[in-house]
Amino acid sequence: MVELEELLLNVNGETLPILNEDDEDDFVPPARLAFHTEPKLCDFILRSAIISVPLAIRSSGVGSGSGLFLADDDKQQQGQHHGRGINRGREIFRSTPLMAAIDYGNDGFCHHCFKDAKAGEQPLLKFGGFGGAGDQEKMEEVKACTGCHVARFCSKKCQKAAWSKFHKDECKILRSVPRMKAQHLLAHRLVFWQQRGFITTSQGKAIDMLEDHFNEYTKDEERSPEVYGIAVAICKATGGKANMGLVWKLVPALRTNCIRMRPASGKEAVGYALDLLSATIQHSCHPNAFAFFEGTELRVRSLKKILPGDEITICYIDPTIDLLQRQKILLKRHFFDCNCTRCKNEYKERKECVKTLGDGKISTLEKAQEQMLSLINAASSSQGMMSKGYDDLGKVETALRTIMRDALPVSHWPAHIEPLPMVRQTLAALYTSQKKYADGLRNALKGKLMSCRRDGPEWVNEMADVILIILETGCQLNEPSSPLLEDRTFPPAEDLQTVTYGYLYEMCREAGTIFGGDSEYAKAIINVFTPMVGKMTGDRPGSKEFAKAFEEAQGRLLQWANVTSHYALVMSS
Ligand SMILES: C[S@@+](CC[C@H](N)C(=O)[O-])C[C@H]1O[C@@H](n2cnc3c(N)ncnc32)[C@H](O)[C@@H]1O
Repeated sequence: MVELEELLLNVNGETLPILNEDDEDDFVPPARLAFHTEPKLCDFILRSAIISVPLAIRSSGVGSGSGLFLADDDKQQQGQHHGRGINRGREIFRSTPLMAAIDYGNDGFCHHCFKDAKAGEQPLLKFGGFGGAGDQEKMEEVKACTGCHVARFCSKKCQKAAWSKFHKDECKILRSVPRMKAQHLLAHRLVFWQQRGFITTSQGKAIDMLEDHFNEYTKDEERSPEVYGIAVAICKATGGKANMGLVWKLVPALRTNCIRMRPASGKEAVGYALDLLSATIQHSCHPNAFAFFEGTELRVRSLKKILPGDEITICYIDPTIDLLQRQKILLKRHFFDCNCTRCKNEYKERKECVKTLGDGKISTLEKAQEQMLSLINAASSSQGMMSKGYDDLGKVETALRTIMRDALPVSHWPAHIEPLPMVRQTLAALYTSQKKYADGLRNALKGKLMSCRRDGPEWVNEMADVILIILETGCQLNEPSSPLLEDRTFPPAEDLQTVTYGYLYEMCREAGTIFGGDSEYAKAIINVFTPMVGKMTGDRPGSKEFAKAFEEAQGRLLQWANVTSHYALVMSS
């Protein structure tokens, strides 16, 4: 057998196999049948998960192929509680995906149990220093495999289990291609599992029927060599035993169907998983469901009321990204123009915005958004700080204002249009890390409260960051030399404390609803909140008296931060 390393060449900084042009013309994939045309297979897929509500796989109403629906046609279900649909914050299903892999660079994660050794460094868990967080299970440091130096494990037990399940097949390819994308590694795993007989006939059939966008990928000049190269590398790794055509189709199929592994505590994906049931769910930018991972388990929960017969949708990408960037990403990764109500409404709003405030061109707005993103990326990177002097955050804010004014000269950039809220939240973290607490807090409040989000998983994550900044700033008021004490307009420590309790209370409620009271994340937040409230002497959150005190304290804080009361958080009754 020719050694894999001998066949590798460098493409775009990644080591990839040499492309053999003859092979390219040979393979024509068979026409694809949609899942919903195969009722037995749909039953099998539905049984692969622990389903909490009746579901059905049918012809999708939002895009091509199949989609997942809340069932409405089963007589046995009539009269049961789901007969009238399901409310917001309800579990739809949970499952252990067929396979999952962590992406390169997420060094804290164990590649077997997916626990995050760096979780203790996350802002939320730092709350312990202020109020007594719950007991977070201490994890050993994750250690890299001495063979590939890529896969990491939290214990010998995890390393052994991973070795026998998948890593003995993957160690070698990871040595050659250490930054191999998680979806590509999963394609490699699947081929080896198929050869070892680990994949059942029904699983194999479902995988064969996945949407793969094979034709779109092979026509794409940029991605076609990458996809083909990965397929060649996988075939070579099997010693030529795998069928090249099937592997070639599998690579884009996994890119299309693997779900982002998003832990409850963050919006960034740490890896990808192949889960047969979630692979039937269609995308919407204003979805009625969302997915997150708790260890190795995938959980899908409702974000709004879903009626019997409604199609279930999730957002395939980070939903906080603005319209124009979202559309670009979806077209590139999934080959469709999103036509959801959010996209339609936002398009109208952006059009109106450039017409009344700018030169009428959407492309001007898009260019400014790209410039703002590069600016904040540069400000967050040590390279940008060194070469552009962006450690002076005042310089970054001036550059930001110039970009916004050039794009929309007639008036201010609307505060809710991304990436401005995200940029402000990032500036808040950067200012706070430089101990410029007042600038940090102002940006945190503006970025958080002036964004469009009023609830949901991202709202909870962002609220955790804001509370942390308020707490850090509040601590400074105990320092006699703090410049905050010289600012006569700065609200008193009691106001900061009241606002913190109010925000924490709302975050607890939303985290419990959205992630579920049994999720580790919601439990961690509640474990922070409970002892803090236990120490309170005055009115407690949840009472009318507290709500009034909160409204007044938040009012003073927002006035100081120059945020109009329209954006204030209203406590739920
Ligand atoms: C994970 S699959 C979803 C299930 C797929 N429809 C099927 O029949 O197997 C993802 C693919 O579904 C299609 N899709 C998902 N959401 C869509 C939408 N909102 N509009 C158009 N096509 C969509 C795209 O082809 C996308 O790449």
